[in-house]
Amino acid sequence: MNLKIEQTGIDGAVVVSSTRRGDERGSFARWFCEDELAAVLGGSRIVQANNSVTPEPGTLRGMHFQHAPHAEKKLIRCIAGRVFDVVLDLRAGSPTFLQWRAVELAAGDDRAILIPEGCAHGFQVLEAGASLLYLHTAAYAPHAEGGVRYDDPRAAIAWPLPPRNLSARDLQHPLLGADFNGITP
Ligand SMILES: Cc1cn([C@H]2C[C@H](O)[C@@H](COP(=O)(O)OP(=O)(O)O[C@H]3O[C@H](C)C(=O)[C@H](O)[C@H]3O)O2)c(=O)[nH]c1=O
Repeated sequence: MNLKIEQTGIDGAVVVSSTRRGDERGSFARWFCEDELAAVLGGSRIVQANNSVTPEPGTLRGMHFQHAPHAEKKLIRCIAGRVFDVVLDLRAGSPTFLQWRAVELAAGDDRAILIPEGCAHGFQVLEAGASLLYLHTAAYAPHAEGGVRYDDPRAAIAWPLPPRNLSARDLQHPLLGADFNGITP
């Protein structure tokens, strides 16, 4: 196996670590394998790949998700810089509903986080010049996009740096009402 899967404590959210093999020319690592990840992909297939570049430390993107029937898994990897990457469980009835987990992803660490459907994703830049590679199992559907505000008290995400440079859209996500009991992906 080239890919190792570690649980995060949120069902379906896992860290995928690659084995990097070196030789006199340099090194090689596998970053994705449909067969090796079949247990966590559950038949979902990658249909889009995206990249975001975020130069300044403290900058925060998120928390984003897509509503059904456009719910998606995302496999996210940091290919430059270092980020604090967060998965937030929004699934109705989930034992970890409204819980979040964070992993640090950095260029060269050969790790990625898999965000399952029904969970929101966001990150904060820890080192200048962050670049992320996203593999998506559903096409971009702007009309189906949902968001949770980075400072929503019901999520209470502990961002390591003072958040800055948020997009107008990310600043305007509605707070989760007391009656919010989750989404069905
Ligand atoms: C996702 C997407 C976006 N766009 C356009 C829409 C905006 O004009 C611009 C940036 O989009 P947005 O502000 O939604 O992107 P981010 O806030 O960086 O969101 C990204 O980072 C957060 C943390 C995520 O989890 C999202 O999946 C990921 O897309 O690209 C497209 O044209 N195609 C696309 O597939």
